[in-house]
Amino acid sequence: MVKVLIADKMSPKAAEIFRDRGVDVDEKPGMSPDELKACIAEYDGLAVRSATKVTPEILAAADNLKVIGRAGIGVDNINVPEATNRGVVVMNTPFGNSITTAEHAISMMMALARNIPAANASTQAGKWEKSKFMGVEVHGKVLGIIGCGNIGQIVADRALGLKMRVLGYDPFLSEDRARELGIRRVELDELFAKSDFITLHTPLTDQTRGIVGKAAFDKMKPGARLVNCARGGLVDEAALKEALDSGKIAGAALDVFAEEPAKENALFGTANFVATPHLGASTTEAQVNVAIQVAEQMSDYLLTGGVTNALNMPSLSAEEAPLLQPYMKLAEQVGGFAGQITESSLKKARIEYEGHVATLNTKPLTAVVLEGLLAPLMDSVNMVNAPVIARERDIEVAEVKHDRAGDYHTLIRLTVETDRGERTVSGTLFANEAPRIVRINDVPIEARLSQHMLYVTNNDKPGFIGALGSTLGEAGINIARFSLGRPGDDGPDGIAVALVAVDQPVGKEVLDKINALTHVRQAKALRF
Ligand SMILES: NC(=O)c1ccc[n+]([C@@H]2O[C@H](COP(=O)([O-])OP(=O)(O)OC[C@H]3O[C@@H](n4cnc5c(N)ncnc54)[C@H](O)[C@@H]3O)[C@@H](O)[C@H]2O)c1
Ligand SMILES: O=C(O)CC[C@@H](O)C(=O)O
Repeated sequence: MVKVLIADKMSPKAAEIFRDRGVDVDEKPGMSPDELKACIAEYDGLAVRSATKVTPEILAAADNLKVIGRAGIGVDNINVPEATNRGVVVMNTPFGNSITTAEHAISMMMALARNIPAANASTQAGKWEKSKFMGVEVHGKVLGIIGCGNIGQIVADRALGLKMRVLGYDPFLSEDRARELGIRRVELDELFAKSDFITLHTPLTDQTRGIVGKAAFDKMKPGARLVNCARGGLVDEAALKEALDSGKIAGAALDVFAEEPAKENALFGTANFVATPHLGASTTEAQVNVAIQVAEQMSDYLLTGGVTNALNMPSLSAEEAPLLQPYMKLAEQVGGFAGQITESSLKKARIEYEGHVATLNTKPLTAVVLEGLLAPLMDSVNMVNAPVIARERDIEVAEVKHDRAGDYHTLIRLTVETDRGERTVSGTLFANEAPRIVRINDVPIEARLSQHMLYVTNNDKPGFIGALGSTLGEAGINIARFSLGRPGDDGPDGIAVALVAVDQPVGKEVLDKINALTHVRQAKALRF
């Protein structure tokens, strides 16, 4: 039975769904890093919110971990590159808390506009400071949104409802989309210069870190107000303190901090500063949404191989997963075959899908072909990290689909280009389930692969098969199947190929003997 750990406080719905789907689940929120490290090897899946830090040390101890599910959006508490290296799929729930977070940003804006937190504290302290808390309307004011993705767009919609004028800065926002949203797309400097309120909704990246720093405050309209419900680190907190203290800006509201939990911070106690403890996603509705979604996604992956909202794997629905299953095996064999017969550095890999397979979701198949191709050449490769490794090593990967079937109703053809030229391996499925290699370079063949294989290219001369059989027999190696092929139908004297399935591994000594046989050009032992 697969086993999952819920390591952060999550709606009970998550555990309920895991159990209903037949997944064993432990709930242990609030564990220390050492406690997590000590128990993580027991689990196939780890479900977290933002408190648990999934570090390389935790991942190194996670011997059985296959999937990490983030009940939320940002995955900055998970070391995704390291998870990818280790073949662990990382998924998030990108929409479950968007409305809630957008509503929090709007609430923060309103809290700033009407001084609600300070007025509340003062009133409950028995003061009646009516004139101290003069506010501003948001009606007719300009809201500048930095980051117009899911949450930014919802904020824009709500702000338009409040009759604000909305500016958006996002390198990926098209003019057409901005028009549809009813907002004006601007450059960052214009946004700073023209906005009465500024709200941030980008992830924290190398490009966005400190995006609102001293230079930005200098460009802002005097009296502007700033909201950050995205990620700490987007706002330079020291520069913000200076801008508040100097009166350059009229207020700021942060839900997120450079260091969390923010139990101490230089901004605390600053006039016109509002803080909440990373509450953006904290509504009953959002927490139920993300808990249900994360548990369903993780169960799908662990039980059926379906992949939804993964950050390091192509998507694959739970319905598609069983259809792709036999092709996964074929993809692994085609890739593995090409990888084992390739001896010099890979430059290009072209993966062609022909006939029935071309109608399916081929992205996961490409990942598996690459895994098979790279696995003989390097350690620790898996379908999650294979596309990344190929990219890092400058291997150009092309995926081509031909809807029309050729000689076979379905075919995967892998052509690899190396310094020494091209090699091609093609495979099909017999009866829609049994993988067969049907061509190696220009040689048609029909071979079922098994764990131990011998691949021989030889001069097509009488006596070769007998000599090979005797050599294997003398070494106590039993032949299970023997497949032969030669290019075209032009008779003997050319090159031929033999793919021999054997019941025992062919060691180096035997391989040397085979390579020394008359007519053998090259023999290789392959493993699948
Ligand atoms: N406070 C909370 O509890 C809470 C809750 C949910 C999400 N969040 C955070 O909110 C952020 C946004 O979430 P989302 O769902 O809208 O994400 P999203 O991916 O849909 O949108 C992010 C947008 O930022 C844009 N962007 C990227 N780099 C940019 C740059 N340099 N300048 C301007 N825009 C840039 C992207 O193009 C994208 O449109 C995430 O970082 C997420 O972690 C916080
Ligand atoms: O889980 C939370 O409370 C915060 C989630 C939020 O930061 C997110 O990125 O989705």
